[in-house]
Amino acid sequence: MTAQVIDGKAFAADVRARVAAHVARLGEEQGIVPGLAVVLVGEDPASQVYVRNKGVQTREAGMASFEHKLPAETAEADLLALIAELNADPKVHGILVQLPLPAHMNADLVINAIDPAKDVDGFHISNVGLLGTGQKAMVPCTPLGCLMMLRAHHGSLSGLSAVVVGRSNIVGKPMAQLLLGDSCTVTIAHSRTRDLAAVCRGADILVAAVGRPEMITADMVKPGATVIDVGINRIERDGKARLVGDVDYAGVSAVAGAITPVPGGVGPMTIACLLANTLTACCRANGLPEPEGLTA
Ligand SMILES: Nc1nc2c(c(=O)[nH]1)N[C@@H](CN(C=O)c1ccc(C(=O)N[C@@H](CCC(=O)O)C(=O)O)cc1)CN2
Repeated sequence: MTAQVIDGKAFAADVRARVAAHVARLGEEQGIVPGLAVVLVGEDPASQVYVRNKGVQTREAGMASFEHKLPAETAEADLLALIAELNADPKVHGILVQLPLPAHMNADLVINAIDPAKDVDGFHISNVGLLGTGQKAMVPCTPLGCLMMLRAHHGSLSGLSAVVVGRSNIVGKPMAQLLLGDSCTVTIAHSRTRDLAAVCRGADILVAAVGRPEMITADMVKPGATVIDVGINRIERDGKARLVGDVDYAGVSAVAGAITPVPGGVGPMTIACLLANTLTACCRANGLPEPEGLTA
């Protein structure tokens, strides 16, 4: 068997086009322009690229982009003051603080200073609680992107067995909540899970979000399963820099029914879903119907 490739790049382009169409209608019919503020602290090279792409894609979707770049040595109090300003700014419907933050900052404190209604990352403790209790929340972008691709591939996820490998607050835990919300039978596995291979082999849907290059191998995958690779690992192979996921793509493709590649799978969906979340936050703030098919 050769797995069907789930093309995240194409999927993300479709999400962005749907967001842009809705944004255009909002402007014409209501005179409203959704606005996204992105805050970058420091000069982490990968973060700089992600933030630049967020700005470009926000503008391409017809939304207003507000970029705030602060030096690495910024005091936490100054970052909190900026967040308070953005919370109070009616032109800003979404706020995102790019992670990771410099080591002297308390990321939980910073994230929880964002108005939960503008928390387009879905990391604020209120949104975590709302998602965990099945209420209307802002949903973290990467898991939302995975869910959209899974729904498109399977139709209904109800009754399927899902294993999420990784227990991070940003991906693993919200991914599990979303799959549970779609009536999957969900297991969260991690580095201490006993006989991880056997646990993974029980999965109709296997989501790898561990941050270990090519850790999920063919022997860990049920024939025909759908494999979603969230990993983005920069490695060196044969003297060349390469980007690989948490899944051994070549080996697993021979066993799985469908698989997301790295690059070009989950990654592009992260920014597409950020745009979708900004639109959703804007609609909610203005008491307007939410965009269909762009939320959990
Ligand atoms: N506040 C946040 N910080 C971070 C998040 C997040 O969702 N919110 N996620 C990641 C970084 N990230 C967005 O911020 C992100 C990561 C990867 C991609 C992407 O498109 N990846 C490409 C490969 C790009 C490359 O060559 O590096 C792919 O997989 O095809 C987009 C966004 C951490 N921080």
